[in-house]
Amino acid sequence: MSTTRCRMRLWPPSFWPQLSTARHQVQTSKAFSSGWRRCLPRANSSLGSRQLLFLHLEKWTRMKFLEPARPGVVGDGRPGEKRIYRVPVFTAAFCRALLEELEHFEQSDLPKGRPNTMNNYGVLLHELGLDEPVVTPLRERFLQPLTALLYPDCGGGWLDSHRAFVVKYAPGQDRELGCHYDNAELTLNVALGKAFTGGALYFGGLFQAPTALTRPLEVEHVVGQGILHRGGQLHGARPLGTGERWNLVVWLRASAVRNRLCPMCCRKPDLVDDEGFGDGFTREEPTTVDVCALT
Ligand SMILES: O=C(O)CCC(=O)C(=O)O
Ligand SMILES: [Fe+2]
Repeated sequence: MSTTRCRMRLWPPSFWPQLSTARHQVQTSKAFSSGWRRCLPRANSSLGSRQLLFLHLEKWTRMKFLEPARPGVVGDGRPGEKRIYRVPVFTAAFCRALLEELEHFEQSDLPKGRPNTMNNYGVLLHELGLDEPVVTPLRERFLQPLTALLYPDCGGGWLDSHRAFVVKYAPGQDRELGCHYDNAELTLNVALGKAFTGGALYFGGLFQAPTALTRPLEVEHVVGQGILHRGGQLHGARPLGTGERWNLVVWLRASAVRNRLCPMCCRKPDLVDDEGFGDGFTREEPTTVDVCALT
């Protein structure tokens, strides 16, 4: 069986959730796919340090629960209630090197897509050529063993694609992010730097729950550390105070889950074939048998 990657034909307008990121994908998912193919060879040739960066990925196994008693984390006495976890992902050296690459890319005249409807600044990792050498191994070797244990009910054991991007907040650019949920089964959000104040993430419950935003949990950024959460969990970012904030966001997708029910419009998805990972949906193609070869 071969797998065809798919995107939604159209996100049905009447089912665009007001807070969701689906609207952007109607206009751009195709453009993004073709755009990055054009720029990839050039991006690749200018990034010789990529192999080196990957060597800096830290030990894969350490993980820490967000503890309600921990200073800076607002809990309500029920550990694990929101199922948000903090996990060390990158060394400080890796974060610095990645930021340097991102700034080079930002200053270049290479064609650039934007991460999603809500972020006007930032970089798509596939446009930088870092999807395959960094994000795919991160998902397969580091995240999947954790998410299989932490989120077995959300496809955590069946992740098979992602959409990875870096969001940037700075004075005169984006400063905050409104409350939304992600087009993802699970999300990893890693703080890369630089020096900044404000910009904390806040989390409510799942978007389907009527009381989803009561008593939000505030989570501060720690450079190199990631926050794991369910994609359907309402969240946003408080306004930046000073400085610049860059975070790597990986929307993790499990086709086994989303093929059945689109996580954005909560309907059976209507699909068309796409390039790259598409929107994370798949269509299983029966293996064709060459009858001539059988004789
Ligand atoms: O500002 C952030 O770090 C959060 C980004 C985010 O939630 C998203 O892009 O989906
Ligand atoms: Fe998000």
